[in-house]
Amino acid sequence: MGLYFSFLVKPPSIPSEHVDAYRAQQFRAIAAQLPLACFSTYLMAFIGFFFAWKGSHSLLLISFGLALILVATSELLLWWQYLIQDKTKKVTKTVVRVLAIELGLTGLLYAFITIYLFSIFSDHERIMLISGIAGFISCGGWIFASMPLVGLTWTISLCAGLIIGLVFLFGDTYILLEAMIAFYCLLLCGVTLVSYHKFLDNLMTQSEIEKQRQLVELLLNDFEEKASDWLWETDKYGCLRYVSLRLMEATGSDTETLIIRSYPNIIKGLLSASDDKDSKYLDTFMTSLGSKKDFNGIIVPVKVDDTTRWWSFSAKPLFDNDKQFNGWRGVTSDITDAYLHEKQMIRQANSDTLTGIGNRHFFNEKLTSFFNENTTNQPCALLLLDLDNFKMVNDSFGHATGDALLIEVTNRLKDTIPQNATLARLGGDEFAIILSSDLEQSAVTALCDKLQQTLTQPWRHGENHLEIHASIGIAFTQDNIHNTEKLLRASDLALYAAKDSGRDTIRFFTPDMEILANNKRQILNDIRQALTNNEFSLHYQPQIDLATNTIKGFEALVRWQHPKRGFILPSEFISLAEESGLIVPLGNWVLKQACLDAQKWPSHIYVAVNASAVQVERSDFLAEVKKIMTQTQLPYHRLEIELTESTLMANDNAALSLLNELKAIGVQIALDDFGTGFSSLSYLRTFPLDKIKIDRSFISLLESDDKAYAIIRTITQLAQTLHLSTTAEGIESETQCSILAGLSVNYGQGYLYAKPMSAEETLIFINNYQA
Ligand SMILES: Nc1nc2c(ncn2[C@@H]2O[C@H](COP(=O)(O)O[C@H]3[C@@H](O)[C@H](n4cnc5c(=O)[nH]c(N)nc54)O[C@@H]3COP(=O)(O)O)[C@@H](O)[C@H]2O)c(=O)[nH]1
Repeated sequence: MGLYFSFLVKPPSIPSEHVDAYRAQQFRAIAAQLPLACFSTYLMAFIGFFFAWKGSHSLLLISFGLALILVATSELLLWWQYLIQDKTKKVTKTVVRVLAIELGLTGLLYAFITIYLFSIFSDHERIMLISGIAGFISCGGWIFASMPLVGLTWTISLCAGLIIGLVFLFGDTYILLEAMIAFYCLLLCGVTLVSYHKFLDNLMTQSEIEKQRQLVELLLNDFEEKASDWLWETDKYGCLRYVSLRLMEATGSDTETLIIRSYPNIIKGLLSASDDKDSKYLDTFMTSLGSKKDFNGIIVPVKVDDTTRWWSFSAKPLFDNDKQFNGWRGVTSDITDAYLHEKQMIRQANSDTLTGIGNRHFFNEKLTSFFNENTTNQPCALLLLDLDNFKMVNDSFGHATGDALLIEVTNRLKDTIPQNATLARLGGDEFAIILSSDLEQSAVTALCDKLQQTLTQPWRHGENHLEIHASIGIAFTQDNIHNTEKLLRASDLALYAAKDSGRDTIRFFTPDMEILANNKRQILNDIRQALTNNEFSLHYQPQIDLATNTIKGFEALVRWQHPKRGFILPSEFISLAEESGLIVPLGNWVLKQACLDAQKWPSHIYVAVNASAVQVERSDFLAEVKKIMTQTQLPYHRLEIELTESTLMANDNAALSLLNELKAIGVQIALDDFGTGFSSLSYLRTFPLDKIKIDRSFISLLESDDKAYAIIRTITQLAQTLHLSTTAEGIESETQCSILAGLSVNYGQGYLYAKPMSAEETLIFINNYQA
């Protein structure tokens, strides 16, 4: 009760900066209702005039009537001044007091007239009068509640006037009525105060809302000024509810132009009319608007001042109290810079910097999306194209020429492939072409032939004239291939087969390639096992001095006793070991074992060991040789290293310094298979060789082919001029032996003397041969 009382008496404290504003609002809340109150006051005055006209107390009633008209008119004047003439006119405390006095006077005059009428009315009329005046009091208390001074003055003056008048005229006759009026007065005063507090609360809430609104507006203005974004709100028809400054700037239009059109139509008008792709973006935007659901980051390209800008739209639908769709509120951002930057990044991530065509990432994405979107099982073919001897171009002519060659190849491929084909560079000298039309095997073969013909057209770069050759592997999705990895693997296998069968070749994928590849994988695993399980052994083939018919040395040839497959020749596994790098540990093992075995031979017999290009390239071959020679204690001059031209070609400078160092420590160097590769005479001049091994293919033709004879004679003469010795490989007959001896070939190797034999057999062979 105490609390309630203090609530009534103690109004909420008004912040000092709002006192004037609140007073003005309180005053205007009352002033707005003054015309109504004045109307009843005029009515009351005329009732007074009516009774004056009837006869009794005429002067008094006319005076009171005139007084009522006076105060009501002055109240109307206040209403006129503050609500009609100047709504912003300052409401001072004095004005409030004047209003309170006027209403207090009105209340007293009402009380007087009421008392007077009460005295002359019949009982029936008195009841009506009391009811009417009760209505007056409560209406006033309610109407004037926003200003307690005014409201309370009204209520108290009227009630007090009534009570005093009744007591004065009728003594204690109407004591109960007077008590009721007093009680009623207190009640109304309470109601007035509660209403006043509520009114104040409302004002404060409104002020707070206004403050928040201004703050939000300030922030939004700041946001729009600084950012490239703008807020928008439409009605349910899409028409903008307001036009922001940023929107005007962004569209280059004024408010009048923008406000009459719907927002989607404004955007539509900014699309470049001819561009179908652009309208797809708009369709997505329109569909999102149609869905009446939140959407986020829908991008639409627009044209402003002849430049394309990229706008991103995010919005939420608005619903009224009846949950009916009422429009959209959203934000549009000009994301052009970020969008173009992202596009550029994507382009960079997808394109090959050297040639400008798609890279491996682009190719993978393209193929993956083909399979993901290929619901109709549309076929496609994948062509993998690899340049033959590209490494040689790089090594011999330098990387700049290699790069220029790749650009030339790209241009030639672009000019040859069908328009709807996709070209990508997968890395190095490997290109991929995805075909989605003309997928008959004959048509694809024709295209591959055309590609090879185009590439083989002579190409001149600076001083150099080069011919480009390529191997192509092809796989079709029709080969029961339904994903990127499988298609790529199939074409890779076909490419491998093409390379394997002599280069400049085309191969279509066949399932047996997969079987071969699996075998290959199996062999590779087995080689690893074989190294740890000691399944390798060495066989030796003698090299005979043709002039003296004595053993000069033995070539070490590796053999593999496979636990399941039996005896395996090196031709079946050496290239695999090279491809996988396993040739390094295998070659080191061969070298060490050969030196250990050679230690058991007479000291004038050397051992020749084959070293593959990969072994030389991927290991510190010189260090390995030195280490093994130290471990086995075999003198350096009893070791001969056989290298092929491809080893020299692949390593060039590195090979030259290696050979110089081997030579420096006393190791002999032989060039193997001479005549089969490039047979570049410059190698004979550049590299510090000791021996040339004339390839078996020439020896086997020696008796039947004059050209083979001429070649051997030329090689021998050349070797003699360069102070190199010669070994003929693959001598199988006495005739070959005597012809070669006649041509002054120094040494001979072949089945005529012995097939490769085990280490034990070699010892017996040495003993028997000498014997
Ligand atoms: N990097 C290494 N390569 C090696 C090693 N061991 C062998 N090889 C190379 O493997 C290729 C095949 O060798 P292989 O099957 O041992 O054949 C050799 C001889 O058996 C064969 N030969 C010798 N004389 C005759 C003959 O009169 N007729 C005939 N049909 N074949 C004959 O020639 C091969 C030796 O050739 P080459 O090395 O060129 O002297 C072969 O290329 C080996 O080099 C190894 O440990 N590491």
